[in-house]
Amino acid sequence: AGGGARAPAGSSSTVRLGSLGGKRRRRLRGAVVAMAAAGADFDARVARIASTIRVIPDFPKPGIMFQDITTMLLNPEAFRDTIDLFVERYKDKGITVIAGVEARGFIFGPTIALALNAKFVPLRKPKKLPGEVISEEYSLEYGTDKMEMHVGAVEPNDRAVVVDDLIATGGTLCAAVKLIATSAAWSGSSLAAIACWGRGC
Ligand SMILES: O=P(O)(O)OC[C@H]1O[C@H](OP(=O)(O)OP(=O)(O)O)[C@H](O)[C@@H]1O
Ligand SMILES: Nc1ncnc2[nH]cnc12
Repeated sequence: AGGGARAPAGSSSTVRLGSLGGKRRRRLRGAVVAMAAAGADFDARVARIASTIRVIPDFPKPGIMFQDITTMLLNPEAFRDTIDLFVERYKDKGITVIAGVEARGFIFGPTIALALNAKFVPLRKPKKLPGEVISEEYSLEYGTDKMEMHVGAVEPNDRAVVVDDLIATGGTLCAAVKLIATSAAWSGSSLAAIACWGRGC
C-alpha cells in the first residue's frame, strides 16, 4: 500500500504523495507521518500511524497545528509499528547510541535502543542532569530552549542516532546532532515520527 514511495533521510519534503488520492493525501500531509525522515518504506504501517495522530489547531498558540502523538500511544499496533520502522531502518548499521530528546524522544528512544542493543542517552532540558554536562542552545517554533548531555555518555568511537517525535523547524534536532557530534565518531542520522511541512505544520 502507499506505492512504496521512499523519502531520503532528513528530507521529508521529498516524500512522494502524488500517487495518493486527494483525501488520503490531505490527511497524510496534515499529520505527516512517520518515517518520512527515516527513509522507511511508505507502506501500510505509515498510513495506520498517520491515522492515529490527532491534530489540534491553535495549540499552544494561534497558528500552530499541534500534532498530538498521545492518541497514537493509545493504539498498541501503531505504537509498535512506529518503533519497528525505526528499528528496521537502523538494524545492522553498527549503531551504539540512541540519543533521545526530552521529553517526547524519551517515549520512543529507550525501546529502540534496547532493540538495537545500543546505549540510551537522554538529551535533557537545562539543570536536570546531575553530572558534568555540555549544552547547546536552540530556537523552537514557539520559543527558545537549551539541551544538555552528560559528558562521557557518548564516546569517540560511538555511532549515534538522535530520536524525537517530530521535526518542525528542525532546530531541536540540529542542536541534538551538534551535541552528539562533539563526542561521537559518527552521528549521521536523526529520526522523527512526524515531519511537519514548514512552520506550524
Ligand atoms: O523542530 P523544532 O521546531 O525544533 O520542534 C520540534 C520539537 O518540539 C517539540 O518539543 P518541545 O520543545 O515542545 O518539548 P516537549 O517534548 O517537552 O513538549 C517536539 O517534541 C520536538 O522536540
Ligand atoms: N506543531 C507541533 N506539534 C507538536 N509538537 C510540536 N513541537 C513543535 N511544533 C509542534
